[in-house]
Amino acid sequence: MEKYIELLKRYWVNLSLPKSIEVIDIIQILLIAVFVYYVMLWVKSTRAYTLLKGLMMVVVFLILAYLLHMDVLIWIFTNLGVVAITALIIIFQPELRRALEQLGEKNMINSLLRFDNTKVEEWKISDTTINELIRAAYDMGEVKTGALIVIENNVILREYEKTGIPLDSVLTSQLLINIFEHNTPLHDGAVIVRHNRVVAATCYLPLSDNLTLNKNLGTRHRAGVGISEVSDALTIIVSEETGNVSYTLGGKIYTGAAPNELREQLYKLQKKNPGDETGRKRWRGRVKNAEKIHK
Ligand SMILES: Nc1ncnc2c1ncn2[C@@H]1O[C@H](COP(=O)(O)OP(=O)(O)OP(=O)(O)O)[C@@H](O)[C@H]1O
Repeated sequence: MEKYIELLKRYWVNLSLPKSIEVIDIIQILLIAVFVYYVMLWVKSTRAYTLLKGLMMVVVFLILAYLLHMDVLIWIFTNLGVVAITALIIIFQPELRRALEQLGEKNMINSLLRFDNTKVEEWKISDTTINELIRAAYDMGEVKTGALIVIENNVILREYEKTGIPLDSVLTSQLLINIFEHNTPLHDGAVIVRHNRVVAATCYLPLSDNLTLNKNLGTRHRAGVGISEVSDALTIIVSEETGNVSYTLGGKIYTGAAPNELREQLYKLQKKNPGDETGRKRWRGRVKNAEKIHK
């Protein structure tokens, strides 16, 4: 133990402020801070977030291995480093390309100087959108119209959106019902919802290869599970065969969901806290209100 304390002390002594700080140093610090901020935003809005949590575990394990002098393990990890970095670049190639494209598109000054929280509010889906989604899903269920509706959360689904036809329309139940109407040009595939808008229809989603899924579930349900395995989106599925409404989240499928159960999940997407007293009262009020609308 004393050895580690001695090591820390030596490290601490070596840490000292530079004798003089030039303007260029401050500029460099600011640039690094902006860079780290954007990398963190990127990580949060892509699949990299889940991977980062796994990487943290590996780093903790490596520190332990270093402290306990597990030399063979350290040697293996050091030699695998270059391969691992190459693998990461290949896995995240679409996200990295998109990040660089965004860098070119972005008005950096505007986004840096945005001090109000309007963006955060815009980001959430509204109560009206939730009511419209519930109404559309259960109305389509009644007449057995198949539907697949992906509601984006933190992970941006741009690469899946690109596989479909762009719409960018305000979400209403009538629009969704119209999109999924049989034998219409937009009815095939999935709809992607961002904020309160339907951004694209006929999108192609990755199919899940989870072998434990019920064999009676076809590709619509598998696509719903698939997108929930690679993102934090909530996906509503209406079965054309049974009229049942299901949803997928975090790689799991919840079949035959009741309207209130689905509504509860959608409220969670809004990131409002229903745990506190006022929140709970408001939530109950909203459920009653929504039940009236659905009737
Ligand atoms: N990868 C995919 N991405 C998006 N939509 C898909 C995908 N695969 C299938 N679909 C949609 O699912 C429809 C086929 O559904 P299928 O009958 O195979 O599934 P299911 O899970 O049995 O659903 P249902 O109970 O509605 O019949 C396709 O017409 C298409 O609209």
